[in-house]
Parts: sequence; structure tokens; C-alpha cells
Amino acid sequence: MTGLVVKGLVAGYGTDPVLRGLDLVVPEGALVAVLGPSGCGKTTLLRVVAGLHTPAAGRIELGGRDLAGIPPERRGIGIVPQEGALFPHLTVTRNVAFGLSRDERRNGRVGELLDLVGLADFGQRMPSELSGGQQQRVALARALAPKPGVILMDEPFSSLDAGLRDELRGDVRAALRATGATALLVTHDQEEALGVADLVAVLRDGAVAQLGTPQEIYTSPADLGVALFVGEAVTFPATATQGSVETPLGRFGVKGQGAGTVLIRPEQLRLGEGAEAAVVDVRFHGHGATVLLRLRDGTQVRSRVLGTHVKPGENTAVTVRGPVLFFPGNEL
Ligand SMILES: Nc1ncnc2c1ncn2[C@@H]1O[C@H](COP(=O)(O)OP(=O)(O)OP(=O)(O)O)[C@@H](O)[C@H]1O
Repeated sequence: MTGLVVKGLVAGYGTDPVLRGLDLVVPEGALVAVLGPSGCGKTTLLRVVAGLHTPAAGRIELGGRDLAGIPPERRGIGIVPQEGALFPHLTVTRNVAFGLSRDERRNGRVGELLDLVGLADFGQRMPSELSGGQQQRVALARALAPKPGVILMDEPFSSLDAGLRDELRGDVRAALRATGATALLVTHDQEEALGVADLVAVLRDGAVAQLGTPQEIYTSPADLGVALFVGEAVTFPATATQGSVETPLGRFGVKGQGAGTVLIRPEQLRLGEGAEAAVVDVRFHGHGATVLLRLRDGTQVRSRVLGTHVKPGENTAVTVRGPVLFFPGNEL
């Protein structure tokens, strides 16, 4: 059965719409990340789905039910906002129990959910006695408690520091899986979208530019815009003739003909053999390094490597591993 279906959605503020005929399907039980730059309309999409903003056109269905005219509280939607927004005067238990009937409160659902989000012993605490990450866990438990048709999450990790964010992402994903919940997560963070979601919808110009698995979005982007948005890239203008292109890194087989752009991911550039290159700069990341290289023709490219075995000023060589992408017509 289909979870959430959005068809031809047009919505905005005033005359110029932010969403311009947006189509999106969130399959039941899936976590779909909506990824797009700041201001592209991600929050607007969530607000329309939640019933907090009226669209100019389009249709939204949840579990096959048309949501038009249904008020927010009767849509069967759970919301996890950017910063928990817990009721400050209620304990953790009472926050989670808030949307439940008396029977549901008695049948242990609250304890089950607190357990699921790793806060089994925190029921009697007040929100002010919790860390930011713990507050987000309570917000998720509260949203999941009434078994909504879909959970909407608006940048739920953005207020947390990097390490905590990573841990919470994994736990949120596990909690959603365990409950079989359908969820839509809004983020402008590429790593987050690719790392946590079953499917990623890249939003651009008020519509979905591509919907696919994280692997599809990263390795087979629909166009140059999506490719550049979802990760770092080394690009060259090039012309494809008879199925190949010539670049400062060598000749590669590609699909397509004519002038366009070649795109290679920095982790595809391996050091040690291949085209001559001088090491210009090395940026250490802990788990690896980004190495800025100057090729013989003066072009500079970035390589991402494991470990740091080269130093600025040294000479090395660089070769490309794996398929090279080519976008005909997309000249930079
Ligand atoms: N209440 C409002 N009145 C007028 N314009 C608005 C209002 N809310 C948002 N906008 C505008 O609509 C556009 C989309 O906003 P929205 O908040 O949906 O973007 P977003 O993708 O969620 O951005 P961010 O990642 O920064 O949260 C922006 O240009 C914003 O300035």
C-alpha cells in the first residue's frame, strides 16, 4: 500500500509559488529525505502536508485518503520539529502520552516508545533536565506514539553537534524501522540525506529534480545540477566523440555526444600512478585527507584519500577509478 502521495502541489506566499507542481511518493514504511538548498521550499512542503498551509493546487493522499479539507489534528500525521518543542511543564512520560487516549496510556505504549528511543529511565524528568539530543528523542517518541500515517521531521538534528547528530540519526532510523513508520525528513545536509534515508528527493525550482536511493542519487544523478548538489566533484568541460572524452586526467569512455561536462568524485582519484601531478595542499580530516593537486596543464583537482602519505610540494601521479559521468549540453 502507498504511504504518502503528493501530486501537482502548488503552494507559496503571495503570487510567486515556492512549490510549482511538486510530485512525490513516500512508500509505506520508507524514510524519504527531502534535500534542497535553504529557501527552496522544504518547510513549506511539510507545512502543506501537515495541513498548516493551504496549497493553491494539487492533491495529498495519506494511505489512500485525500487530505483536502481535513484539519491538521485529524490528518494522522506526527511532527518532529527542529528543536523538540516539548511541553516544558510536563514530564517526559506526559509529553509522550499527550496525544494518546486513556486506554492507550494504560497499555504501556509510552514505556515501549521511551525504551525504543533509549530513554526508558527518563520518564519522570522534565524537558529542562534533558540534553538537546534527548529532547529530540522524546519528540520522536511523542510523534510516533499515536501511530500516525506519516512522521514529518524538519531538520530534526540541526541544533545538535556533529557526533551527537550522527548517533541520533542512526537511532532515529532504527526507531522508525522498528515501528514500521513512514517518514519524511527535510534537510539541507547532503551527508545526512544520503546517510539516513531509504530514498532521497532532491528539490529544485519548486519540484523534485530526482527521487532515488542514496546510491542512485550519488552515482547516477539525473543532471549536472543534482550531481553538484549532492557531493563534491571534479569537473572538466569536454566534448564527447565516438563514446569518449579527453580530459587532463586522460581519456574516458562515456555515454552521450557533443559538448558537455565530465564529472568525477574526489574519492575516485587515486594517487601513486597515472597522470603526473604536484601536491599543492593537504587537508587532514582524521579519517583521511583532501589533497589538492596541480596537473601538468595547470588544472587543479581535489582528491580524497585515506591516510596522508603525501606532502605539499611533492610530486605524485593520479589515476581515476570507476565510471566517469558525462552531462552533454551541461557546459559549466
Ligand atoms: N510566511 C512566509 N511569508 C512569506 N514568504 C515565506 C514565508 N515562509 C517562507 N517564505 C519564503 O518561501 C521560500 C521557501 O521557504 P521554506 O521555509 O519552505 O524553505 P526551506 O527550504 O525550508 O528553507 P530552510 O532550509 O532555510 O529552512 C523562501 O524564499 C522563504 O523566504
